[in-house]
Amino acid sequence: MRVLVLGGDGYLGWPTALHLSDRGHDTAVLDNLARRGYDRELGVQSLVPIEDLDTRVAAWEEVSGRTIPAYTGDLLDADFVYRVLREFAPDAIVHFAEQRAAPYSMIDREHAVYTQHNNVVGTLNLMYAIAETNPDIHLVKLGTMGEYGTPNIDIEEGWLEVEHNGRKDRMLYPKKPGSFYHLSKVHDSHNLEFGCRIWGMRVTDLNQGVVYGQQTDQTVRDARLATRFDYDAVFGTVLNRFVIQAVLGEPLTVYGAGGQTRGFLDIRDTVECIRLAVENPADAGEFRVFNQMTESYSVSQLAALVAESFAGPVQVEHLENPRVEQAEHYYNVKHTGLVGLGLQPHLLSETLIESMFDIVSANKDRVDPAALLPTVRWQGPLKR
Ligand SMILES: O=c1ccn([C@@H]2O[C@H](COP(=O)(O)OP(=O)(O)O[C@H]3O[C@H](CS(=O)(=O)O)[C@@H](O)[C@H](O)[C@H]3O)[C@@H](O)[C@H]2O)c(=O)[nH]1
Repeated sequence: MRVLVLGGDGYLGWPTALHLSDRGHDTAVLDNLARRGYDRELGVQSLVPIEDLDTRVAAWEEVSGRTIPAYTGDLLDADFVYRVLREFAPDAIVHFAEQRAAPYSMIDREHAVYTQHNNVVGTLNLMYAIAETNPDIHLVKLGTMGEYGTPNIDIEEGWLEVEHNGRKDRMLYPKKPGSFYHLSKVHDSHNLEFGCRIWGMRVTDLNQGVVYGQQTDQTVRDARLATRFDYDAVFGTVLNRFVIQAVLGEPLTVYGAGGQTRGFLDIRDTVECIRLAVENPADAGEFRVFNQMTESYSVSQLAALVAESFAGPVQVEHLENPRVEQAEHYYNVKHTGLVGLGLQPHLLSETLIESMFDIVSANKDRVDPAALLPTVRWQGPLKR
């Protein structure tokens, strides 16, 4: 298949492009390089050095003999999006090209507006470009488990059978997201479901949990193929941060009592889930939703797991939670769709955590310890 990966220079977009290319798909990437710009804005850098996109693509060609054309541009530039779709003529589009950090979206008004404008309008331009160039293109869109929040009922895969006053309907599962970023994905889901229902688009919305890990079967083939590994309190995700804190001898920063529970998955499962979704397209008119996670853990359980796996002493510190989220809650998620397509999850084992310790040790001099502490507060702008 011909697959275009939007956001193909990012933490997950780049390894996904490599995985698809390695599996024989004609893969191209499109990226506006915004993720590298956030590093400059925040004064931080990936723990593992990463090459620029041209070098990455050239390295992959050297290692695999396969080419990955790269388009540099922005989904907010509709003409550019139409042009790339006409030129590359994809069968499927994988869409990672959004601002993906909850804390970044909560810095202030400007960052909240940027996040929602960038994500929602970019996706809307893409929907029109697909509808007007080739409505048969299957869009595989990265959503988030955070769209659901933490409701006190079981979380289904996107849809809920509702019975109300004696009548029944199948409705989009109700959403209770926890940041302006997560809200942007909710808005996208609504726009995309509309596109399926009204225009007959074919869409898979992947509600992904928190990803951990940094290496895939393809990225390890050459140092120039490495993907980024974020440790800072804005873009770093919780398990990656805990591993890095353990190696540095810094306390693990559990926010609040640590009872908040999330769905998690290994980066190797991310790339495989995308492949499975691409190779098994949604039907025309179908808004198909998969919950892309393999296990649930509370933040305290994760901290304990990292402390157990690390050879040296590990201190766990409970910081006042900078976010507004439920400290204790019910969490029971259905996630059978991708397993039904053949996913064989890599569950969180000590082996993987140990390999992450080695990656961190090799690069620990690149860490700015000040960037480990959270500075963005959810209640920041409220007058009290
Ligand atoms: O040092 C830390 C960092 C985080 N947390 C806690 O860990 C949980 C997860 O935080 P996170 O920063 O790892 O993940 P999150 O902000 O939810 O966002 C990440 O995970 C989302 C999936 S989910 O969490 O919404 O399912 C994706 O959509 C986002 O793109 C990705 O950045 C939160 O309850 C947070 O309070 C800590 O206790 N200590």
